[in-house]
Amino acid sequence: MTRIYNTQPPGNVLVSAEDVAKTFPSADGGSLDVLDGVNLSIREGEVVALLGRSGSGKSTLLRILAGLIPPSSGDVRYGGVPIEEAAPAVAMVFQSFALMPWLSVVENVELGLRASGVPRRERRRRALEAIDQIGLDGFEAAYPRELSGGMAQRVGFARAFVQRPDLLLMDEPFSALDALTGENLRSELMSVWQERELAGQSICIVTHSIEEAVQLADRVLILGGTPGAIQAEIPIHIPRPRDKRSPTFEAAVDSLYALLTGKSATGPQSSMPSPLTHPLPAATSGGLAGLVEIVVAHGGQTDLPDLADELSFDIDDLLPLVDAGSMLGLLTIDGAQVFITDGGYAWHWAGIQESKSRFAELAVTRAPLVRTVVRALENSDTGTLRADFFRDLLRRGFNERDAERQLSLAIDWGRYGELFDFDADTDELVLSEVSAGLAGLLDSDGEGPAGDPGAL
Ligand SMILES: Nc1ncnc2c1ncn2[C@@H]1O[C@H](COP(=O)(O)OP(=O)(O)OP(=O)(O)O)[C@@H](O)[C@H]1O
Repeated sequence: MTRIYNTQPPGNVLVSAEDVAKTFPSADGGSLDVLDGVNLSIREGEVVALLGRSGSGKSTLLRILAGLIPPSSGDVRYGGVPIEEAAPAVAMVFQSFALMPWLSVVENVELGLRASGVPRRERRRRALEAIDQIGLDGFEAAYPRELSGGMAQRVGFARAFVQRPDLLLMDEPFSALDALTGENLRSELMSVWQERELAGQSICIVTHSIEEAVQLADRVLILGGTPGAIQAEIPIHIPRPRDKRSPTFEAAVDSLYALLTGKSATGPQSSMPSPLTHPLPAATSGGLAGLVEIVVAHGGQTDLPDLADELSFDIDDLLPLVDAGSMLGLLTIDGAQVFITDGGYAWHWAGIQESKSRFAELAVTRAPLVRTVVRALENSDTGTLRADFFRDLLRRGFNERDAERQLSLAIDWGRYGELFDFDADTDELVLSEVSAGLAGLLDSDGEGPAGDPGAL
């Protein structure tokens, strides 16, 4: 694990995870290792952000910390007591609000208290207090369908606050809201939390937004790798309220960007890359062309956080595009800076047909799944194969949804490079004429991460 600064926050350890692993059954009947070797602790009164890319296991880890699901192995303790023996005082806030549609606002807020046997009058008093605290007064009798997303999430917060938890666990609570509403609610949450800080309450928030992590957290833990583990721990020593335009805020954002891009799952690295170890980043050929265009327009070099800001993207939008560019050798990354390579310029300036054939060549040599598909089609008598053939292979390393996503990305890349097509009527992948001309590349070792075609 990378520890950028080594400062232990004050306060007693409230919850700790030691060597935690989690494995789920995978779609093909095998197993999917989602977390392995996770070690962390959350202290009284601190705000910890769990930052990572989509699928890195953030929500799974949060659910383990909440005691909602058990780890496959490892030890989770709450106040030093194993979680299965402890009664953790935790409350959760979900991205989807998770309100009961048939209950009014106040009834939704009271729900958790009812389950823990708090008497009726006390329940109502505490619920009204929490509703007031989060700016919902006047809406006590409203039903969820009458509320905007921002108001619905306020109910989510009130329902959590009312339980007076020691630990508030939040799973991307702002990501279903529009940017302005999210921003507003985020700062209100922090002012409410600061008022309650003396009570020693802790927050653990899952996010894929770097800015959100820097805005909220005392410590940011980066979850990454396959299976996921904590790869870095970065304390954020910026006084609150935090100003996004301050140099210290920007420096923290920059260093997190550098860490996340530096830990890209793609790019020229380990030996024996295969479609399972080097998945296609979630970027379409069109999106990638757009990114290259923008970086060229910035003089061939740009700062990723600035670019994300400029485009109103967050990390989940931007990084897969950067990863795809880096996998294909069109871009390189140094810290938080992204640069166009010579190959990137050549692709950008080429005419349509030439840019397609350059893309085809790069995809076959550097993108393991594209290479595997072309190679398999080349080896089929008819140049066609059922898509299920690839789905079955992909399910060995991905769950159902991610396997399908990988296949559609490969189809998008293959179609753009005119390597192969997909016939939805027959559910078959069909080799194009062009890829026959790339047969030589398949026989060589290639230059990029797809050096070894590595069957799935
Ligand atoms: N109950 C489950 N059964 C099988 N697989 C699961 C289960 N829960 C999660 N997974 C898989 O575990 C992996 C990690 O999922 P998780 O939701 O924890 O990631 P995440 O980092 O929170 O992603 P996102 O940001 O997209 O929500 C994914 O591949 C997911 O499909």
